[in-house]
Amino acid sequence: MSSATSQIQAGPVGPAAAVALRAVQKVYGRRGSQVRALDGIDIDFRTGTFTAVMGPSGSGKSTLLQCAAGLDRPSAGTVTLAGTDLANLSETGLTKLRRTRIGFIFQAFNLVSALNVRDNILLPSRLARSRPDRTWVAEVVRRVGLDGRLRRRPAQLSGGEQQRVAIARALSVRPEVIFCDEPTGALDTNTAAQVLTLLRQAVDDDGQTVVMVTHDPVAASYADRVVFLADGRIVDDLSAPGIDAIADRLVRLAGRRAQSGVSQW
Ligand SMILES: Nc1ncnc2c1ncn2[C@@H]1O[C@H](COP(=O)(O)OP(=O)(O)OP(=O)(O)O)[C@@H](O)[C@H]1O
Repeated sequence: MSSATSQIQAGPVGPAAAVALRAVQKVYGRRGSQVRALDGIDIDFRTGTFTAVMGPSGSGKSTLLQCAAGLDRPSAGTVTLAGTDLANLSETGLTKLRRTRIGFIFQAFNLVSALNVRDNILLPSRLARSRPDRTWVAEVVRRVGLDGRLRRRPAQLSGGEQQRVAIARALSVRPEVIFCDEPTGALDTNTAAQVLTLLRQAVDDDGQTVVMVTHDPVAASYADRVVFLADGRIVDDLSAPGIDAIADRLVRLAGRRAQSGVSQW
């Protein structure tokens, strides 16, 4: 699907959209040295789906994630999360929404080193001053295989185990959406497959919504949909593509950038 088509199809925000972006722009810097990181993004991330966001280095993937998750505010356009226009929220309101309705998984795990596994997993509930659902948290801990590790600190865990703590932490509050930025970037192939299987399971078994930025066609092949960015715009939108189709699209995008004098990924 071309960017023009996806923009036409975005339309009004439907009830099935966990997150919807309309005409979103993000400009960094001041007049004279401005970078247009997002240049008119229209997209819905539907509830219960797994979307991968790909594209060359600098194409705007992380910026898209940050704006969609309320970590950064767009320069123009609207972001609606579970029916709430994020522009209507104060900084306090945004913080509360991030703690209770959004889960985050980053390449660097971002666990609190002074807390053990159990307290890291319960942190979002504690910060939101809400009572954790103990039955659900126990199920999440069992699912990610951390039952025997609850008293360990992050430094006493492997990278894969740390990322599984981050997944359990994200799932613990049953968020509206889980945003992942290169969640397998620091992991070996087998461990990455375990992490991606857990994300897939969250979508298939719990109806969770996952949006994941990745450079890896294998990781993206776990998604229901792969969206490609270039120069801050959506340039393609594929439904459940295989690894070869994803790699092929990336190569063609790289060729386009090489022709325009930009070769870095
Ligand atoms: N805080 C910032 N200040 C100024 N420019 C920024 C800032 N953050 C990002 N940019 C610029 O915005 C553009 C998009 O950056 P972004 O990090 O979203 O790209 P990306 O696709 O995630 O890249 P990568 O794959 O390398 O992580 C780039 O040109 C980048 O240099």
